[in-house]
Amino acid sequence: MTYSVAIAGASGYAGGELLRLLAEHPHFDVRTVTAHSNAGQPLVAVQPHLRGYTHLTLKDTTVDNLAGHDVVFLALPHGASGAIADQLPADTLVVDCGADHRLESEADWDAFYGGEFHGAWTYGVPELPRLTGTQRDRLAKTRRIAAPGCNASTVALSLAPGIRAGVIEATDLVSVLAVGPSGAGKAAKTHLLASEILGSANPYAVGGTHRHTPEIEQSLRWAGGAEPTISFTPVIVPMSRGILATSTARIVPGTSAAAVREAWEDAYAGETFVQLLPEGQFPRTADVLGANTALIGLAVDEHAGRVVVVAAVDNLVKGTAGAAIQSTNLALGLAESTGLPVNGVAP
Ligand SMILES: NC(=O)C1=CN([C@@H]2O[C@H](COP(=O)(O)OP(=O)(O)OC[C@H]3O[C@@H](n4cnc5c(N)ncnc54)[C@H](OP(=O)(O)O)[C@@H]3O)[C@@H](O)[C@H]2O)C=CC1
Ligand SMILES: CC(=O)N[C@@H](CCC(=O)OP(=O)(O)O)C(=O)O
Repeated sequence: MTYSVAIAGASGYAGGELLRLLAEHPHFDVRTVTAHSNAGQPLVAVQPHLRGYTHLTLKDTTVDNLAGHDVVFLALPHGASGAIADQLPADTLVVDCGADHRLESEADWDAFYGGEFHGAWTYGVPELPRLTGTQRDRLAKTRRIAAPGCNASTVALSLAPGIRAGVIEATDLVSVLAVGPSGAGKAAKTHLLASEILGSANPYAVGGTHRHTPEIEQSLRWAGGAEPTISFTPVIVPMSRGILATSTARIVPGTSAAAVREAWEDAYAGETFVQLLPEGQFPRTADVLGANTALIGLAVDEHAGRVVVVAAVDNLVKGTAGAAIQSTNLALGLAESTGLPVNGVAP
């Protein structure tokens, strides 16, 4: 079976990564690619690394151009996909890589994004531990998928197992991330000029203002945290891709170190794309570049009474395009790992 695919925002980083991964997928045929300022250009003029797509030209991002495909991926700036998605047929599988359909709470949307609220779709992180049912089962029944924010899914995967198992306190969570600038997209931003970020580590959205805060807390509520509260600080570092998230949480008093580790082991046993490393080992971003893999290392800091979880993810693969395709596979009843790389690119 071959599914026809349209990608909106194909000239951007997320759209480009969708195209790179879909080229290796046996069941998808990318027929339409759209853009905004680059509409009218040959795709390879804008994405010169994607030589397999010399036959495609970027069209305008309109409902007419996107309708008529089995699957539509929207890789557009926040606020641009909601209105388009509203007009696509109900039986089309639509996957939004932006934030427009991630949050269940309109108050959170208003506080962190603003503009029209379009309501939440099924969140595209299959491995996310939930108190009731599984995220995987929810994805298998949907025609509307909200791919995650890359920082948000990395942190949620880091902490949800401990909350699900009741071994950490959900009200005292801290996460600091080293992130690559490709997370911010291709559009020029002065604070992301090479002259600003090369040779420097730059914190941003400090003090609870980052828009992924409610997205993380939403995922942790699904895992059973009654009032999850996270202090979350990203730091841009000079690597084009990658996220290294260090998250810590207070261990519920009386819980053994073995029971803490067991929570993560149980959550991710048998998972292909989320792997807990053996005790004493911690991931590097270099280990997951190009892979749809989240690697997690865990230590119990007995002195501080906290668990320390270190997670590495490629923001454009497991953080966006890979998660989107993995979720799409589930929604179409395909094997979940079809077309997705578990191995990274090194050095
Ligand atoms: N980069 C990442 O690591 C991640 C990105 N995402 C999300 O994916 C989405 C795309 O991000 P990313 O690829 O990084 O961004 P880019 O800036 O790299 O790409 C944006 C794309 O949207 C198009 N576009 C810009 N403005 C408009 C508009 N007004 N209407 C329609 N299309 C428009 C651009 O077209 P043109 O080039 O022709 O102007 C381009 O194709 C965002 O919502 C982002 O938050 C999610 C997780 C991680
Ligand atoms: C470096 C940088 O700016 N990174 C982005 C991550 C983008 C992402 O994960 O996703 P969404 O924009 O789709 O939410 C940020 O922190 O906002």
